[in-house]
Amino acid sequence: MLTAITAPTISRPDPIAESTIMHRSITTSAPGKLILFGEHAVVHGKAAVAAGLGLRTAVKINEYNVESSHDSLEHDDSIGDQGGLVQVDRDTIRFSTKDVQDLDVKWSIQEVKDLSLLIDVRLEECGKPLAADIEHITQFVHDTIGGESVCPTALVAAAVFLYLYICTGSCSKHTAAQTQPNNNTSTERNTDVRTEIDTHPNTDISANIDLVRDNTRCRKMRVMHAHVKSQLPIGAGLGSSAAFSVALAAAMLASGGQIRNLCSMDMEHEIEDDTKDVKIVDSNTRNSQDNDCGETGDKKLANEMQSEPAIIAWSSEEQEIINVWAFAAECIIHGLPSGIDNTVSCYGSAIRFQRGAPMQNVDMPKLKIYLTNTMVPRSTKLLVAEVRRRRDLLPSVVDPILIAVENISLKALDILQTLLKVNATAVVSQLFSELECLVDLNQGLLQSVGVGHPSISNVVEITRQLGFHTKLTGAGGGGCTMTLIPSGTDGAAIAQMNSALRAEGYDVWETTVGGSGVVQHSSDPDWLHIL
Ligand SMILES: Nc1ncnc2c1ncn2[C@@H]1O[C@H](COP(=O)(O)OP(=O)(O)O)[C@@H](O)[C@H]1O
Ligand SMILES: C[C@@](O)(CCOP(=O)(O)O)CC(=O)O
Repeated sequence: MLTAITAPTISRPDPIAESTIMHRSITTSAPGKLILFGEHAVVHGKAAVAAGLGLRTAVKINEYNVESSHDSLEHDDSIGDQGGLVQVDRDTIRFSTKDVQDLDVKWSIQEVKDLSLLIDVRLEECGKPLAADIEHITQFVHDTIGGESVCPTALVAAAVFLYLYICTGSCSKHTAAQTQPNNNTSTERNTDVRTEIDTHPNTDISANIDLVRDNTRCRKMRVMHAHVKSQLPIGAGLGSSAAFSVALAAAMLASGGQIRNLCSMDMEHEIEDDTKDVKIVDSNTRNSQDNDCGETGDKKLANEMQSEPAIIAWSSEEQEIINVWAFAAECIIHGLPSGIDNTVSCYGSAIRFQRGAPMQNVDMPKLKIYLTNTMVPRSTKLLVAEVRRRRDLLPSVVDPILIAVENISLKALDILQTLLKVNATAVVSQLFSELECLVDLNQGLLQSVGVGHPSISNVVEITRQLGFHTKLTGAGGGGCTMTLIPSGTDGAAIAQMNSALRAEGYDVWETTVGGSGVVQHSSDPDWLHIL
């Protein structure tokens, strides 16, 4: 039964008596993304360019060892280096997110176990969860925490949490693993996972699938409390859903054992000796790549994050597994997205992404971008549907537009590569002029397929009058825009633009792109203590 509370702290079922038991923590984070060129066209199989942002979403799972608590309340080393004694509701799975209605919801282990029996835990060929699985989860979420005071955003977030919890932990003969990093194929297994995997022709892929296979044998319910906290605006086109999906998938997979918990006691030796498998991301290196959060946004959080200790990245095989499940989560949120958001959030840096082709990392100059949040909410799902509607209606007109958008992305990639190699001011300036022209063209084409908005046009016009070039980024229909700042731009001009946009009530901040992908935090940085 739902206890509806104004800011929905949802307590159901009634808390089971608190007990002191051991726990371990797994903390992950993943970045938002900026689509530089090619949004929407990418949904229709065209190439696009995107990069990771410095703003991130963090997930912290506290997992409780109820069994060992029955025998002893002393510290159990096997539980990990962040183990300890805590007060916790026994037999409860809890999910809290500060960002969506301050949601705090609990289910009993038994009811989630019952739900898990209905879930097939397989993915369709395209990487999407089975429709029946989504239906069961959605129905369960509505029945258990649905109510007028709970917004759809919160319900979807809870559904994603439960889906990933079940897929990474429940007992099932079935499992799923996609064999391409771009989410285009999946390997469906009904009964004998091993036979199918062992005959797979691609050895790299079978290494990946081994990780999944190992853990199909030991799925179990876990008493846990997962917390989510994001630095990203939600629903503004900066990939908050992908950062949420990637960080949550990574934490759940590490908790379920499908990928390594990089911070457990027995990993310490490996971290020292095997740096090719476990990448320590030096915080100084990361700081030089990640964006400074600028004058607005959650500046305090971003500053605290930049002074954090080392963070650790998974191997590429493990990243691939994270990406598969993150894409599945994205499908619950968006229907059938292109996969660009979760891929860039997972791998970080900058990528050229095209459905059906291997993802390509791109070396990118340190581009300075101004982000403006129009504060107009919109639905990615509906905007993607609108482009599809126009394409279905007038394919001979819309298809060439999508091709033109792809050509913009490809030309931009070309220019960005060239910018890395040249120094001469005149050449750099010419290349930026070309990039600015591409920004204008891309914006015009996006407008023509129905994803513009008066607020976006307003930002485009204000910045144009001050000599800057702006396009929407992400789904459009409101959300965020990106304004290119060519190298050597006068600070006074930027300040003028900043004031003009703020005067309209928009949130504005400067960023650079290309930060780290998904990582595990070896110890909680200050900015996570709020979790
Ligand atoms: N920090 C978060 N906690 C819980 N859910 C989140 C969080 N961030 C994003 N989401 C989920 O992602 C959805 C937002 O996706 P979308 O509208 O595409 O926005 P964006 O452009 O920011 O990705 C939300 O409805 C919510 O379900
Ligand atoms: C419009 C699209 O290209 C990007 C959507 O980005 P966002 O949900 O606005 O962050 C959709 C997609 O790639 O699936």
